[in-house]
Amino acid sequence: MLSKREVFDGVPEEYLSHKERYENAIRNSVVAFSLVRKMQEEGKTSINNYRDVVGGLLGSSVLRDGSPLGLHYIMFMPAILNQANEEQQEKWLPRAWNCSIIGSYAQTELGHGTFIRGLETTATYDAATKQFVLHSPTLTAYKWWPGGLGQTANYCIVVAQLYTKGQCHGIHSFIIQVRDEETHMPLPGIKIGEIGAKLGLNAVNNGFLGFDNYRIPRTNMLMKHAQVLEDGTYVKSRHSKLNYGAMVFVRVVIVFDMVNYLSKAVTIATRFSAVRRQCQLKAGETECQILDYVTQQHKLFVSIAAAHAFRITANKLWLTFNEVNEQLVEGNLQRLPELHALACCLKAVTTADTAACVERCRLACGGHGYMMSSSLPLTYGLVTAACTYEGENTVLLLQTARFLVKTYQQLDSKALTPTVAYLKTAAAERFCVGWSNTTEGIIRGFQVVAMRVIIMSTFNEEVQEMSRTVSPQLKEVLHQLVDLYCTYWALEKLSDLLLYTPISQKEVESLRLRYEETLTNLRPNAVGLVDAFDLRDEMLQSTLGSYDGRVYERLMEEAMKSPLNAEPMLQSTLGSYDGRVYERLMEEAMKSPLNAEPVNYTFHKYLKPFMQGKL
Ligand SMILES: CCCCCCCC/C=C\CCCCCCCCC/C=C/C(=O)SCCNC(=O)CCNC(=O)[C@H](O)C(C)(C)COP(=O)(O)OP(=O)(O)OC[C@H]1O[C@@H](n2cnc3c(N)ncnc32)[C@H](O)[C@@H]1OP(=O)(O)O
Ligand SMILES: Cc1cc2nc3c(=O)[nH]c(=O)nc-3n(C[C@H](O)[C@H](O)[C@H](O)COP(=O)(O)OP(=O)(O)OC[C@H]3O[C@@H](n4cnc5c(N)ncnc54)[C@H](O)[C@@H]3O)c2cc1C
Repeated sequence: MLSKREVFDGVPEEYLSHKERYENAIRNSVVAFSLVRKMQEEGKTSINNYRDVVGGLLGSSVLRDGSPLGLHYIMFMPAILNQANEEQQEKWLPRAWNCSIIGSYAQTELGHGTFIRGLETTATYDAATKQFVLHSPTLTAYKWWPGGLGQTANYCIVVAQLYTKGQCHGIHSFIIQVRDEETHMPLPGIKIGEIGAKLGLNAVNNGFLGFDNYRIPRTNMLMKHAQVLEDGTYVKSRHSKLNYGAMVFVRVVIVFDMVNYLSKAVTIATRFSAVRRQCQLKAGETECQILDYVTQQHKLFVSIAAAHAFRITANKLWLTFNEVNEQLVEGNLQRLPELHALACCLKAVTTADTAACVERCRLACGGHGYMMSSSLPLTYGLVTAACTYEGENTVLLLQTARFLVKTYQQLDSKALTPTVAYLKTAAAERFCVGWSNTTEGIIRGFQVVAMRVIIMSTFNEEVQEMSRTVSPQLKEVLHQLVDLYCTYWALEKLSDLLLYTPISQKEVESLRLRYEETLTNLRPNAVGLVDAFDLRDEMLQSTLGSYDGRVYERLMEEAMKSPLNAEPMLQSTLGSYDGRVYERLMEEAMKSPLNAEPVNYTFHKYLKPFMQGKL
């Protein structure tokens, strides 16, 4: 078993080279995911605990900037479960579960990410040899972004345009071996490497992949929904979008991921705000905790409420996802459009709000929030990526809008599915005759707004659920969070409420007062509320947010770890004596050190022993 920190002991990740970061990521990942494999071997597996374990690992201090093995669990295996037939699952799943093969998911190309019907990679069926020929006709057809593909994965789910008997049948998924299982060398006809440094997630080893008339067996097309028979006959799927299932699954789990990151960031910022004293409320007094400023409460408390709202919403979405998938298995596709719209909406809303809230948490911590050692910049880099991957947010919200407009158009002719049933009630003119500054009144106002501008609101079910299951004391605090969240967004979206509801100026003024009262009411419980997230210091990895409050000592301890403080002079590529800065940057960009050799040495040192079950 590898020791906890065998490599680069004591040197924080920020000071490692690109290549050292990769080695660190592989070493930590094989140690961490050996745990996941052990759960599988001991039969302690279910999709739920895998979701929590893998999600917890990916957001933990061990894999703090992602993992080259993340896509194996998050998309490669779910794609096999969702799109492979039974025979294919029997062949591939056992090897994927015990990690004797490591997979990725390659859909996006250099030229296309959103418009997946425009993907250029082709898979052309050759009936004479019963094979598909994979080809990248242009540079823009190269797969670009798949996590782990740079130097780590040896298999991959590839999404390509399927051609048989001269006809194109649109995009389908294929399982493809890209590297030799013994030597890890790229197979003939495969061009593969990593795409280089990014804003964040620099441990994920995102790669590129090009095919040069690369042949695979017919049975490597994932055939749960559509098939190609040996003679090349195409058998189409019951529903053209069943092939999109892997994306729906990931959008659902991303909502859980946002809960983890938002809870972390607001814990760090709130605890720091209780420690940090700055300025006096009255001359001569001792400096006050910055948490006592209403402006600081305005910045932070809505994030505490949002973390709870997103957690409840994520659990509700997960239940819906499982309900709909059980119906799909029975051939009932009725709620598939609703699930797709819901997953699109909640992935977009929770990622956008979390990115905004994490940045606000950083800004609320002054200069110390800008330190990498605070963990806030790293967290921002992780969550802002989620606004783009798994469907760019704008595009996903447009999908939701499309579903809601269609629902509205069929309001009187079609039974409404659960998450949009409120539209029927909100449609009745009498629905919002008055305005009340209560939680229910605000939600009703948003439902009317949603009705009028067809925007979904999803909060009311969780409030009822909550009042059945908590103690009176906790219920009071949670209701304060609900009140805060509602009054915050009512004030943020005041223009809509003024346009579409009869709210009066007087009621707006009392709403503002109610908001500030709620901030004051929550202040005594603010630190307790973030402590309740129960995030250990090892998870937070933050000089600002540690439980013991020793902020300044930790900041200094971390600063002294910088190699710059270890020696008086430092050679830097940017400050090289010859001044060839731009030429050097271009040379580096064109040949990332990880691409310098076909097989990175970490394969033989860590990955191969892990995949052979020897770790
Ligand atoms: C087994 C082990 C389990 C382990 C579990 C581990 C869990 C870990 C837990 C937590 C950790 C979480 C960590 C998260 C990290 C995630 C990392 C992800 C890395 C990133 C990967 C990627 O980015 S993969 C690539 C993603 N790409 C996209 O999302 C592309 C976006 N574009 C699209 O989806 C489509 O182009 C679009 C929907 C925009 C349009 O499609 P199109 O075919 O053009 O359709 P259109 O003509 O617009 O018609 C729309 C029509 O189709 C219906 N529809 C569309 N999509 C779907 C769908 N997905 N499902 C169902 N239906 C769909 C839509 O409703 C319309 O229907 P009608 O209106 O015509 O009825
Ligand atoms: C960190 C990270 C990891 C990733 N991992 C993977 C992976 O493992 N596998 C994989 O296959 N992909 C992966 N991706 C790729 C990701 O799925 C795409 O980046 C995403 O789908 C967006 O596509 P694009 O980048 O081509 O942007 P485009 O689709 O070109 O969109 C660019 C911009 O154009 C606008 N736009 C585009 N279409 C529309 C429209 N219809 N209406 C309005 N505006 C529009 C939007 O503003 C959008 O931001 C990853 C991306 C990131 C950032």
